[in-house]
Amino acid sequence: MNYQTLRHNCPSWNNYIQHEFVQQLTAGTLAADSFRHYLIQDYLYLIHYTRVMALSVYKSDTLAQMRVGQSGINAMLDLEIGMYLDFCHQWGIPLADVEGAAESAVTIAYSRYILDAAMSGSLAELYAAIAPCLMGYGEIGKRIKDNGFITGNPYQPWIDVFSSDEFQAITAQNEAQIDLLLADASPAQADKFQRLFDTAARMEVNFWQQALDLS
Ligand SMILES: Cc1ncc(CN)c(N)n1
Repeated sequence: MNYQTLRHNCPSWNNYIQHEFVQQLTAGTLAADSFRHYLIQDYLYLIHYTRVMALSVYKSDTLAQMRVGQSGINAMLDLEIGMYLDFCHQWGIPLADVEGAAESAVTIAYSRYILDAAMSGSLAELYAAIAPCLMGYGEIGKRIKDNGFITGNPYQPWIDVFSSDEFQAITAQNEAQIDLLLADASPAQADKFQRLFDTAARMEVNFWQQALDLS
């Protein structure tokens, strides 16, 4: 088993990657209220996601595995959360409002799901659960770049992060890590990996949708 098998067998993958939220963001037509809602919930989600990456370091056996987790942590804190801090500054959203915002039910469900997988499972299970998050956004960024950017998109900084060479290098590094960890999976383990991946992908769909619904 490998990452591409997980992706190929995931029933909600296209729904995730081509969600209406992504299409509107790509076209620059996404309502500001939806982006603000997403930004706040995603900031809260990323705090937990970074904890998961820290657990990946804890669960690593080798220096090479630890370094993948380390670059994931750096990507979250510097690239992704850094970009949100810039948006907060530009849009006049006080950081205290973001940090003090209530987590939505969707955010709680998704972030605690991956945290539970990370705490209770093996390193391979941890990566199966977080693969939709990192790999999916990398795929979205690459797809938008390949199709060509529109001019004057207010959400271009978001697109720039996920389409950047830096982020693409991290997704490539993670794909290699996942492939190594999943290579010798038994049928029972493969089922477990796929279930973790599919559930996380379903939650990604809900994450976009909550921003459109402002729920
Ligand atoms: C919900 C979600 N999923 C994935 C990513 C990309 N790390 C994100 N920022 N937010």
